[in-house]
Amino acid sequence: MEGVDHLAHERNKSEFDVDAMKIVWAGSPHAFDVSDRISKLVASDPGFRKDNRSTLSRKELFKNTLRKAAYAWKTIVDLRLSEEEAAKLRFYVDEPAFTDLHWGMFIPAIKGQGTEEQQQKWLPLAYKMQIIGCYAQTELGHGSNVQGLETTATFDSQTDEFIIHSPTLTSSKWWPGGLGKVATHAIAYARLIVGGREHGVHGFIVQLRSLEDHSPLLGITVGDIGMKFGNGAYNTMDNGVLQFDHVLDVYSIAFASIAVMLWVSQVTCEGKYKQSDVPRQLVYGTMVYVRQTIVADASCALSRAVCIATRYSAVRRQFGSQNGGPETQVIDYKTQQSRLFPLLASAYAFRFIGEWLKWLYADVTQRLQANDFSTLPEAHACTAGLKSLTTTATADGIEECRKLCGGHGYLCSSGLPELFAVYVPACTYEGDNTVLLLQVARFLMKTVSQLGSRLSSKKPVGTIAYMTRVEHLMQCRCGVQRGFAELSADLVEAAVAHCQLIVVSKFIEKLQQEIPGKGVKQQLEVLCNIYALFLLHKHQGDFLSTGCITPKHAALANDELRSLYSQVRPNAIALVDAFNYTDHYLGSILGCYDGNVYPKLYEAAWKDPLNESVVPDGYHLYIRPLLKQEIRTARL
Ligand SMILES: CC(C)(COP(=O)(O)OP(=O)(O)OC[C@H]1O[C@@H](n2cnc3c(N)ncnc32)[C@H](O)[C@@H]1OP(=O)(O)O)[C@@H](O)C(=O)NCCC(=O)NCCSC(=O)/C=C/CCCCCCCCCCCCC(=O)O
Ligand SMILES: Cc1cc2nc3c(=O)[nH]c(=O)nc-3n(C[C@H](O)[C@H](O)[C@H](O)COP(=O)(O)OP(=O)(O)OC[C@H]3O[C@@H](n4cnc5c(N)ncnc54)[C@H](O)[C@@H]3O)c2cc1C
Repeated sequence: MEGVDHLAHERNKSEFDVDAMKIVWAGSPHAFDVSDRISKLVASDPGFRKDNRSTLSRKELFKNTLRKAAYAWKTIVDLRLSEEEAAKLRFYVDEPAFTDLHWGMFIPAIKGQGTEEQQQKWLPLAYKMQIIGCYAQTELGHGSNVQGLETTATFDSQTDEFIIHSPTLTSSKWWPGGLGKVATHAIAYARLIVGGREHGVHGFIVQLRSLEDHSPLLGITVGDIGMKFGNGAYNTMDNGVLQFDHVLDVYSIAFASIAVMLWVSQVTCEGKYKQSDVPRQLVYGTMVYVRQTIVADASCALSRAVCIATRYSAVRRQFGSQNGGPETQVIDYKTQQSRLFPLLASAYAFRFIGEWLKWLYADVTQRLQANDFSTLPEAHACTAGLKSLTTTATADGIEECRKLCGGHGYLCSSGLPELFAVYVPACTYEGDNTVLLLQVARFLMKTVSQLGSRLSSKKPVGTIAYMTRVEHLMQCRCGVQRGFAELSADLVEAAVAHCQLIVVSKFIEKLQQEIPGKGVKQQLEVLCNIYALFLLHKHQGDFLSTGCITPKHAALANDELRSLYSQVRPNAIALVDAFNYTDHYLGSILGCYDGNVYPKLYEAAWKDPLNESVVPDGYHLYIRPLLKQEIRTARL
């Protein structure tokens, strides 16, 4: 029945202050206020409805996305929302769109790598959406290998201009989001050539389309690369293909013939290339920035899936009826708990590692401005490794949540298929996860000698076990006199172990902070222990081989896990309520707040276009002749 909370009995079991946990999850009272207010604003506005997406064609879907993006912008302007509120609004609209790349990459790239002069020229236009940008780095032939990009940018000292060109088919830009049909400008990455000499890959701001009639400019061939995984999902995004035919460009992002660059290079009016004494990898700065945002995004995506699966696991009953009594809630089965609760713990773990990574990125950015590059290697390794670890775990976790919901998890109305289809490219974009782990492995090879010293420092026992595991995995590999390439598969395992160590240790550090609210810290301690012991159980071979734990320890850890699952059980619904997601944002009948699942599933089925007629299109043409066929078959 509408209005009845079918999960009230579950919510009454909670042993902690849910409102206080909502603040912890949001990050601060202010952050909670903004999220709560904006998510409800979006949920209450029919202009942002999304329950019809699975019934639209690609063109209808895309046009609807443009409508929503324009409507969101009008809402932002009319309500005079702040930058923070505007970002939250676009987040809760929950639709991959060109705005992700405009706000998530194009603007950060100009802020992070542009000169003062370039920022003054481009940022006001971008902030007012008087230009729409994308990040055009990947090409048909190269994505992971940035130094293999083929697009060229040749400096013409006669005209003080750069000529951008796609010399081969494989140099066509391919994948950039927003490029296919919307972006008016791109930050295009190309090999700089000055005076016949090549100076590696740099970024250039290039106008693609007319601001008058949106037609591609002279020398620009641009379009969409076609349908992607899933039906709705990422097909709301126009990932594009772009070819340059000797395009004149006067706005290099890394170069300005007059402005003195803070830390990148410049080309003087006389056509001289001046390389500053900064790491060339600063040109990758935008990728590092986005990777750290992707870690926070992982906690959002995983928490959505876990919220759906947890609420439905409490609603769903199957088997176990005693004397005609109610069947057992599937959330009470130990197998369901052993699959679901580590994902719940991971969602919280990724939330806190995302907070720490945001601090690390801000710290390294501040240091860079003082020409202090000392923490750049660690920042690169952490953002690359944690992006890889959290996106892999989240993609796998969303799929596990679909399976935890049985058959109904496969319905679009569960919200899980769409969430999975939208999320999984995160394992590839912003750096293929294996390629990024190889970067971490390379970092570990260089610093493995320091791991030992870090072992001796005063660390909680759990962290010591994880540190010993990484050191052991590295020494087993480094001790073998073979090349990096030969050992790369093993070294990637050590890289994963290193990233898991970081997540566990930062979760423990989070618990050392002041955390207000009755029972809140205790719940987080349970979740932290579940995360750490679940991984120890999953990788117990590694831990046993270090000698750091014995088989008896491993067995005790497993017993403790079961006990921890029992401690979480009465609080599970409250722990997912703490995410404070509206039913609109969850987009899931199985995960609806009131748990009134079956009537909503049944009602939703009849709304499918296929049920607009009792007799389906095609019956008279194909089925009736079949049923009425007069073919005499001896066998029948
Ligand atoms: C790193 C590579 C793999 C290799 O680079 P290479 O140049 O060859 O270097 P190496 O030889 O390997 O190493 C040399 C040394 O350099 C060091 N190094 C390497 N990289 C870095 C770095 N980044 N920083 C610092 N140091 C670095 C390395 O350690 C070596 O050091 P040493 O010599 O050992 O000491 C490189 O090729 C690479 O990075 N490849 C991956 C390519 C990639 O990631 N491409 C991504 C393209 S963009 C993309 O995919 C975009 C996707 C968009 C999807 C949507 C994302 C969401 C957007 C945000 C969400 C919405 C926000 C909306 C907000 C709002 O609405 O308001
Ligand atoms: C949805 C989506 C959105 C995107 N948006 C953008 C965007 O806005 N802008 C942009 O510029 N790009 C974008 N991209 C492109 C994305 O950044 C690249 O696809 C990504 O970096 C992976 O590169 P690749 O495709 O070349 O993969 P490849 O490197 O070709 O990977 C193929 C396989 O080779 C393996 N491999 C590659 N190199 C090595 C190695 N050295 N050692 C071991 N294994 C290796 C990989 O692990 C993988 O298994 C997007 C991609 C997707 C899917």
